[in-house]
Amino acid sequence: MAPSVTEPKFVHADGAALEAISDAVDNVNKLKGLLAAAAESKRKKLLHGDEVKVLMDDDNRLKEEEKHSLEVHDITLDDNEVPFDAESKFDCGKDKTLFRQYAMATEQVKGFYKEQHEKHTVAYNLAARKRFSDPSRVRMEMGIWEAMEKLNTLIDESDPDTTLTQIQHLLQSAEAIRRDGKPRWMQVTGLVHDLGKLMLFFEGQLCSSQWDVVGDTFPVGCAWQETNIFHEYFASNPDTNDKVYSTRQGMYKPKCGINNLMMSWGHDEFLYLVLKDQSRLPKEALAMIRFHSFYPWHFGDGYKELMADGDEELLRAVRAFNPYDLYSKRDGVPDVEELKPYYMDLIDEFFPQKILKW
Ligand SMILES: O[C@H]1[C@H](O)[C@@H](O)[C@H](O)[C@@H](O)[C@H]1O
Ligand SMILES: [Fe+2]
Repeated sequence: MAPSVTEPKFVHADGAALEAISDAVDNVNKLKGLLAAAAESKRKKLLHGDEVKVLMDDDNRLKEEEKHSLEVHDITLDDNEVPFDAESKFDCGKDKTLFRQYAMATEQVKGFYKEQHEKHTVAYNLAARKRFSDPSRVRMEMGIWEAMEKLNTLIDESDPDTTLTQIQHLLQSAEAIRRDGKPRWMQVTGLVHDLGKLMLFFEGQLCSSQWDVVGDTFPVGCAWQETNIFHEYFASNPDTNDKVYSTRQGMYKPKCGINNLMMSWGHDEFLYLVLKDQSRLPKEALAMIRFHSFYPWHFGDGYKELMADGDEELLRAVRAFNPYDLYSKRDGVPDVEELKPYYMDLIDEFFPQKILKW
């Protein structure tokens, strides 16, 4: 299969930086399981010491992924279950125009997006991924409920629709999915989908601050499409003047596939990487987690030309999840202790190893 991220044509970086970035691009592609024969043989010629070790670790990870895919739940329907992609009902009386009103957003929300859009470059993204997959990184070990409890003080600075803490938002989403009779795997997806915000507790190690953890996501390495909110703030991003990254197609091949985009580093991507081989969630759930903040795609209809044949299925899953994430934000405040026993059962079912490496 061809690699999704083509070797970027760096025209203005110095030699050492070029080499470092190019190695990191290779690793990202490798992590995604996309091996191009040409890139592969070139890489083999270049490998020495540590680099070999990194690649071997990646190979082991890929083997783990294959093993995991056999264990993952396939989607089957229980008797009284509603299909995961049936239209949402819990939100039918709600005025949807009250949500995502960025024109009326606070200075905090605007300031957040200004910082995020100015700072998020390809080089930054690669460095963040490298830090995440560094084999010497000491990974925190924690169960799902404990992780949720850690978020009981976290308020998302990018979100114009809620001032509740993140544990409350997670329970609101899960409860809305449960109320609509959707499958248990989708309920647990609602419960965990924002746990990637835990990255904020590794500030300096995995992220800088809220700007590279929360907020809507977008692919880097290609033109910023207009379906991004506060699109104008990208004007001061250094990649806006890059010869390759500023083009519509950017560093990607036509129809390269949504799974093969280098998405902005944030809570979606982090949680996806953590859960993909540490859960029994079906692939639809992993898609919901990985792309739920990619509003310029699933909500704004942008980036269509980068979709591969078959990506409609991915979009359907992400769109099926979206109302439960967005329109549950004005529901009542959930009683955490009362709901805990129900959700602990779900957690045990989908995270049988109990303790996860973050
Ligand atoms: O998925 C959501 C969404 O993208 C919101 O717009 C953003 O403010 C939140 O941080 C994120 O969790
Ligand atoms: Fe989110």
